[in-house]
Order: sequence, then C-alpha cells, then structure tokens
Amino acid sequence: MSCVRYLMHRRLLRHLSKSVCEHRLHGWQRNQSRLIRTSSKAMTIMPAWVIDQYGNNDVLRFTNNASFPIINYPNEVIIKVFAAGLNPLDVSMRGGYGSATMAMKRDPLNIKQTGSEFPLILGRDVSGVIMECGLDVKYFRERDEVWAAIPPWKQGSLAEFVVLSANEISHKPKSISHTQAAAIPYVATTAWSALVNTGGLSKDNCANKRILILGGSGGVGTFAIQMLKAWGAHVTVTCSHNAEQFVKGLGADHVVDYTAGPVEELLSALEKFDLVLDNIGGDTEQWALGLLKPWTGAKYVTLVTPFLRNTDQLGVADGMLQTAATVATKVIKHLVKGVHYRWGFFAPSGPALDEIGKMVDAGQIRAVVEEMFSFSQVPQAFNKVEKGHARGKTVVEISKGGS
Ligand SMILES: NC(=O)C1=CN([C@@H]2O[C@H](COP(=O)(O)OP(=O)(O)OC[C@H]3O[C@@H](n4cnc5c(N)ncnc54)[C@H](OP(=O)(O)O)[C@@H]3O)[C@@H](O)[C@H]2O)C=CC1
Repeated sequence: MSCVRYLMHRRLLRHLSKSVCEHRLHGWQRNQSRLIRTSSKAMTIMPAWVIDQYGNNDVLRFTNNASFPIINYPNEVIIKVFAAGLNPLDVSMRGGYGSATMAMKRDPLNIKQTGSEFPLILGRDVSGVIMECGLDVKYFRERDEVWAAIPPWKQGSLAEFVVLSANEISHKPKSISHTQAAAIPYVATTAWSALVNTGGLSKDNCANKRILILGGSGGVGTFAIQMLKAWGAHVTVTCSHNAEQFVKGLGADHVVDYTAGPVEELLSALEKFDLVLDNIGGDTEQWALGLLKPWTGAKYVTLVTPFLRNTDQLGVADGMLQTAATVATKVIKHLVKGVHYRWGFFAPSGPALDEIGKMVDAGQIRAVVEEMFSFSQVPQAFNKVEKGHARGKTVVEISKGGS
C-alpha cells in the first residue's frame, strides 16, 4: 500500500472508529452526567497520586484535581477505592518501563488520539465498592464489594475512584478486610496465569507434583506457595535465610537458602521437579531447566521476560519481532532436551479471582501484608517496594470507609 493510500485508510479508520465510539457513548452521556449532577460538581474531580513524567520517587505528586473516571463502555464499573496494593511493576512503570506497549494497548490504532499518558495513576491492586455500573453489567450491582488486579494500560488505584471492566473484577472474599484483599489480586492473577494457563496445573492434577519456586518470599511467591499447597503439590522454595521460617509457615515443604552457596548445586542434589516457577530471572535459566524431569512434560515458567524492555527499546513492531524470535529459539533449544520453556505473564481475570476468593474464604490462602501505609504516605510505600527483599505485600489504605 502506498504511503498516501495508507494515510487515507488510517484517516478513514479513525473517522469510522470515532463515529462508533460516539454512538456507543451516546447513551452514556446521560448516565454520566446524571452521576455528576447527582453527586455534585465536586465529583468531577478526585484526590489521587499521579506522575506527570517518568523518574524516581520525586515525580510522585498528590493532587485533589485528578479527573474523575468516566464509564466509556457499557460493561464498565466505577469503583470507590478503599485499599490499593503496590507491586515491583509500579516502581518500574514510574520509571517508564513498558510505556511503548502500554500506549499501544490504550489506543492501538491511535484512534482516540489520546496523546500523552500523563497524568498517570499507578497502583495495580484494588479493593473497594462499586459506585456505578454500566448498562450491560449483569453480575455486579452498586454497593457490591469487589477486588481486582488492574491492567497496566489502565489508570491505577492510587486514587479515590477507578474504572474497570466487569470481567476484570470479582466479589471480594467476605472473610478478609479491604486492606488484606488489596494484597492479593495482582500477584494471584500473575501466579494463576503462570501456573494454570501456562504451566497447565490445576487443583485436579497437582497432587504429589514436585514444584520449585525460585524467589518464594515476595508477593508472587507467597501466594503461589499457598495455592500449590492447597492443591496438594510438594513445594520447594528458594529464599534468603531470614525468610525460611516465614515461607515454611505458608506451607513450603522444603526451603533452600540461596545465600548459603551456589544455589544450583544445592538444588541439583534434590529429586527433579515437574515445574519450576522463576521469579528471579537473570542467569537462572542457564541452570534451572536442568532441574526438571526430562521427557515427562515438565515445564520451566519464568515471569522475568524481556518483552516490555524490547518494545521500549525497539518500538512495538520490532520489539515484538525480537521477542518472538527470542522465545521461539529458547523453546526449541529446550524442547530437544525434553523440557518445556515458557514465559508467564500477568493476565487480569475476574473468573480467576472468583476461584481464588473461594480459596481465601475456605481458609486455604491468607493475605500476606508486610507493611501498610496511609494515602498520604504513598512515596514511603514506593520506597519500601523499591528496597526489595519483600516478605509479602505493601498496601496503601486509600479511604477509611472500608473494613
Ligand atoms: N511477567 C509478568 O507479567 C510479571 C512479572 N513479575 C515479576 O516476577 C518477579 C516476582 O514478583 P514479586 O513476587 O511481586 O516481587 P517481590 O519483590 O515481591 O519479591 C521478590 C523476592 O525475591 C527474593 N529474591 C531476590 N533475589 C533472589 C534470589 N536470587 N533467589 C531467591 N529469592 C530471591 C526477594 O527477597 P530477598 O532479596 O530478601 O531474598 C523477594 O522476596 C519480579 O521480577 C516481577 O517483576 C511479577 C508480576 C507480573
């Protein structure tokens, strides 16, 4: 296609999509303005922590004038945030990590011409209460207490309100508070995606499987240990010495202190594994696949991938090509040795959270809150996450309204 024809095609696409959006929004304007009218003018703005540029903690800015979230599609809900969870991803995003992919996800064909992503609100976990439901939302009602993991291309939960799709949210487990609930969704849906969707594990096939979690004392690890133990797996964990009792208390069967010597030697003395979940990355994959039982369908799943870094550095198209080439080479290289090499990714999922919520209410999984901060202490909360050595999750209480 010539350049001119491509540009005309793009303009036409933009025009068509705008009309579709306007048509979709038509019914919504009345709804939205009703929300704004009935809730007084103050509801058009809200308090939030935002960033206006990428950088270190200095870029975090508190404002009382952040835009109130708007329901754009009929399957969306507005949630009043009681508690927000922070993850290492928030620290990375504050520095610009993933910005190219996030921009593409927010507005794939540049149809809405959203331009700048700023002011950007961080915070990937939310627990709160539904204030307003879109017309197509059937499973949830106003005043329902819900929890969710927020996709990185959406505005986050370090704000009074957040808007999400109904398929991304789930009813909050009744047995835990909002601050406890905000410690679970992002790490839980990441672990679920890595272990269930990518690793092929389920409650029906885990009994006596040998699973190794590299990096078990952080957010993902503390959730994964509990889920796998509830499903009957034998769980070995690596962590530093001072986390040993902590991960054993969550159910880990065997703990290897990675600071006590070359961890690959300590691990290779053990019986081989059916699945390795790698939360550490780096040179780990040079030796971790050798710990798997070959020719049995055993899998290595790493959560530390170069995907976003590639698209940040090379642009979306070249970055994706580079990523596909890298992963294909690695998959083939290990397949001929009889083991499966996979990348795991966070995937927002209300239905997965429904299942996880049942496990929480059944007492099989507990929230591991390492430290709590108030809404005014968001920079301190970022400092805490940035220091690493996590022993569970960092949570920010946004509003006192929740239990
Ligand atoms: N691909 C995706 O979509 C996602 C990827 N991730 C990635 O998964 C990883 C884990 O996330 P999360 O659990 O939230 O991170 P945390 O920071 O909560 O936990 C990391 C843990 O690893 C421990 N650790 C560090 N180095 C080692 C080591 N060499 N061996 C064993 N343990 C070690 C740390 O404790 P200590 O240093 O004291 O040992 C810490 O407890 C991160 O790299 C994150 O970026 C997370 C979510 C989604």
